[in-house]
Amino acid sequence: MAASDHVDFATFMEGVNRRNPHQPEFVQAVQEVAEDIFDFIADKEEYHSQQILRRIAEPDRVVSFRVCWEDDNGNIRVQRGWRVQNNNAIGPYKGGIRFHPSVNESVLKFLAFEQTFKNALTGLPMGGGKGGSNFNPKGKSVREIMRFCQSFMTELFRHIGPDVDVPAGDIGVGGREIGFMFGQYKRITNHFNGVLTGKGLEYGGSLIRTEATGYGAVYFLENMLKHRGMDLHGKKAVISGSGNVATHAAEKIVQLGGKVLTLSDSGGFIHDPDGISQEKIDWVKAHKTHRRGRIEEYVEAYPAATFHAGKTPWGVPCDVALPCATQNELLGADARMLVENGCIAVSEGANMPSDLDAVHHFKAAKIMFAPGKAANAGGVAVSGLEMSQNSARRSWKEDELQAMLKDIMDGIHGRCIAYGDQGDGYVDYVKGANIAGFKKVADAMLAFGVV
Ligand SMILES: NC(=O)C1=CN([C@@H]2O[C@H](COP(=O)(O)OP(=O)(O)OC[C@H]3O[C@@H](n4cnc5c(N)ncnc54)[C@H](OP(=O)(O)O)[C@@H]3O)[C@@H](O)[C@H]2O)C=CC1
Ligand SMILES: O=C(O)CCC(=O)C(=O)O
Repeated sequence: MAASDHVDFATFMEGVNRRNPHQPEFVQAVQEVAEDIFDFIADKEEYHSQQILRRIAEPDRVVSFRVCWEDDNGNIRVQRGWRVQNNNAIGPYKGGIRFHPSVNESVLKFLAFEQTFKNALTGLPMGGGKGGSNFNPKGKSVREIMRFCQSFMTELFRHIGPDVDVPAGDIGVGGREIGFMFGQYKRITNHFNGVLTGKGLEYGGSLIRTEATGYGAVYFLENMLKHRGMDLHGKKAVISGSGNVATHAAEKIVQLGGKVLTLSDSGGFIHDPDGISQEKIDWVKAHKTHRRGRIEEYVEAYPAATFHAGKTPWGVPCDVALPCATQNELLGADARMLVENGCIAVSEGANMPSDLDAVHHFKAAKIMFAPGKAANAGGVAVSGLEMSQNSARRSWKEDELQAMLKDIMDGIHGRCIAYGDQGDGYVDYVKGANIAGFKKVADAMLAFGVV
């Protein structure tokens, strides 16, 4: 193909928009990657002629299915389930399952697309996928959750397998739900294998999988600071969310000498000027996981804190920020406020929590900004290690896994520097992550020819 036949960025995005109507999250995720990839491939003819980016931005398949279940009052309820298998060029599809009323095809396509680059960045052989349902687990009894998970797996089982597609948890799906789904998979197929990760330790789970995403996001933050000759000691951190990722990120910040000021949920955020200590984090974990409570109840347990209904925590002055709740929870105006208040680094524990305006602002301000596909890859990395342990029918020790997680996060940081170092002391981690992730997947696709 002659250089003049290259599709430019605007035409490419026009096509993405046209082919994916009413899918704003997916278009946003593709744009964020394409902004960097177009420069990188400008002089690389093969990537153009083989339409590599266009192919990565078109999922291998999207499976959509009906999920029927019976509530405790005998009513028949109908939900929609999906599995998006985005790309398996470097390994079996891999990515979590989300249960939340906001789930739709756009959200799952963006997550599966992001996962493709993230998994490549880990250095482990995993492709990208994501799944879920618009089922709302809030307020449901344990029996209702169990029946829903069983019904969901009754369809999903035919699309997954330890060498095909290996789902895990995400928002609304933790150890309990993975247990229900694994039990149903085993019952239907009669196979005991590593088809899901995030399993309980008694039946093939890996140590530190629960902690890995939050810990990994803080290791990445620590690496960025270290690269500039700093550390976390005494740094004030603002964190959103109060689920798996947020509480473990908070725990690691505290372990490394930082002070956590906020946590949140969809009802608002709490600000504790005394700092959220390990004891308080343990209270939050028990409150959210076992008591299924709301974050606003924190102020009853710890009265020095304040609750801010319906608000996000980005206006609280801090040194570092970790958005760990959900997509597009940090907008352009929030980014401006963070930078004006002296925030020097942002590490995304959630997937695409910053909107495009916020990302552009962080880049323009040249603060240290780690996109989710790099910063929160620790979770899927330990999932990859869980797959290895399952295949080898053995379990590694905690200190071995901790060392491997740290090593993988160091490796991702190094790959971001390799492609994101701007030569003037500024590292564009978004660019670094996008190019490093893209290159690995793209080169594998080139090897396969047109498939
Ligand atoms: N679990 C993992 O290993 C990984 C997770 N991630 C990402 O991290 C993020 C958090 O996941 P995780 O901690 O596992 O999920 P959890 O279900 O454990 O917690 C989610 C948290 O985010 C809050 N939240 C969810 N939706 C919204 C919303 N629309 N507005 C405001 N707050 C919201 C929840 O509040 P509420 O209780 O009110 O719903 C809760 O505090 C997601 O983006 C996920 O994709 C990324 C990599 C791996
Ligand atoms: O552990 C996994 O496979 C899934 C993790 C995940 O969904 C994510 O990284 O967003």
